[in-house]
Amino acid sequence: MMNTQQTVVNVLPQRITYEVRDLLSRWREFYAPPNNVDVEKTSLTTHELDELIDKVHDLFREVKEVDAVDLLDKVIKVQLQLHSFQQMNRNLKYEELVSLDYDINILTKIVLRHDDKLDPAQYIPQKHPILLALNSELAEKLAEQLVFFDVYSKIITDKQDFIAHSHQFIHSAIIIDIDFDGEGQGLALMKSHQANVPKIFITHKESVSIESRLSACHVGGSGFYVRPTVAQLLRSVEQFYSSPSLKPYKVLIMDDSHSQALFCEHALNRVGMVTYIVTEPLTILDAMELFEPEIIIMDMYMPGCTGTELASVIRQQVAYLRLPILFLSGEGNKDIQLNAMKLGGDDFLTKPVAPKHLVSIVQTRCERGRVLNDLIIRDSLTGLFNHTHILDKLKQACRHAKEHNEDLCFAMVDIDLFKKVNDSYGHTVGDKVISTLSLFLKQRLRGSHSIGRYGGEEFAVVFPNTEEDEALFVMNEIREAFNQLEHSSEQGEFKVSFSCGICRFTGENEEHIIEQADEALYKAKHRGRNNIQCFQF
Ligand SMILES: Nc1nc2c(ncn2[C@@H]2O[C@H](COP(=O)(O)OP(=O)(O)OP(=O)(O)O)[C@@H](O)[C@H]2O)c(=O)[nH]1
Repeated sequence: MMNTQQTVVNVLPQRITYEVRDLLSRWREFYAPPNNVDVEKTSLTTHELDELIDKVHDLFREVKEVDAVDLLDKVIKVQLQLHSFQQMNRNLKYEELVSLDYDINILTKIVLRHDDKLDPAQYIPQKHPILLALNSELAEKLAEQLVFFDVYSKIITDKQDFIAHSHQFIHSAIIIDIDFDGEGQGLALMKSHQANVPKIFITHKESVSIESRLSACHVGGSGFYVRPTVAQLLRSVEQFYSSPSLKPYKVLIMDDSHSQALFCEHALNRVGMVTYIVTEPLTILDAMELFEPEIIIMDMYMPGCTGTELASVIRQQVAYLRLPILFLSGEGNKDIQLNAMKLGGDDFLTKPVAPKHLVSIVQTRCERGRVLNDLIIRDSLTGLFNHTHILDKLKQACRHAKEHNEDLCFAMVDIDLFKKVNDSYGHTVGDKVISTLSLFLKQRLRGSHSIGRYGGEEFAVVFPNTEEDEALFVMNEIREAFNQLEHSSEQGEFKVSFSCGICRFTGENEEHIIEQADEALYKAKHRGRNNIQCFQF
């Protein structure tokens, strides 16, 4: 729980960095991440588990005191995992340890952004490999291209190799030929495969029977490709990494009664939701801006104003028109309840409410909210933010950078000679190049960066809290790797490059930074394309 009256802390206090550093170093003593998939299973002793729980609990207490919602989400996630391990009262499985390792690394990464004394390289979370049970030529080609997306894969040579790997080591997905290692053997192997991971089937034959397709569905196949190209399989991989985010729902609780607010908070925290309590109605707009809730639970009667009045004020802001507001009150009068709904509420729950009921309504509302929100803010071809939303993100980032005196960079990316791609290989292939670049950007940029499709073959990236050198370095790495990627078409394979213009924020409004990034992009095109220019002030 955080309170709006608390000071906003941009830079995490040093003690949090120490706590995280300490947690990480203890964790590393208990568990070393594998450099490759061929490692032995391991476990944690009860004593080690208890120690980690204590450390994370201390960290939780510290983080709760400051405005670091992002970090708090991650701490809670680690805490929930550790508690569930404790309750299991058995040796942990390898994949459980890897999963905990992943969450601890994510948590650490957030802190590292604020602390340049640690070397992030050694803590980059490992992605689990994709098992490739395909004929060797396709597997090698795919594995080679996956590297450019930062995705690790393991080529499986035969049935025994598959059994050994799939049983022993955690993997994020499987791409398998239905006839891998013998007619129908790929399908048969999947029948006995227990892990609940996405499975993509392919066949190298000209056509496939409906029976095979049905069998693939039966064993949990999430895709079926007939003689796929490498590019098609690359795109199928996207879904493994861009599955609906597991980010916890963010619930703002507006209640002048602290004990009532705590009751809600407890119920919601237990199922992994992140909460933010506001007890002073007049501070709610500040709290909303800071916390960016996905739903508000609102009391009806508070000192100074009623819940319905507050809901009306919230609804006056266009940005909050879609935000669900759930009234929770002892008010039993149906007319008053209906009036509250008319004035901006989405649901009305009467106290006392069962925690299960509250959780279920909040979950449903948030779930639907995310689906609707995605439709509104995302581009349908690429899944990136659309033009309007990336501009909103830039605007927000400029405001934030100004208020907190932080660095900010903005990059405009434009595919080179794209007209030629369309003219030579067709519009559909052109569209595929656009989606491949968007996947590339998503895979290689950090969660804190906002990526949007700015126009047809133009993209924009907002780099909060990033210096120009770093933005340039990251974009250059992406540019070089993207230029090595092979795209396929009926006429054969081809490569594409992009140019990019970067501008750092100097305190002016977002229109300036866009203009200047665009100018830098223009310069990059003039310097022969396939290069990046920073705006020279
Ligand atoms: N396939 C496809 N093409 C698009 C899309 N949006 C824009 N385009 C095409 O992208 C091409 C952009 O061409 P230009 O702006 O002339 O630039 P260019 O050929 O990329 O050359 P430079 O930018 O100078 O390197 C046009 O032919 C547009 O029709 C899209 O969504 N899909």
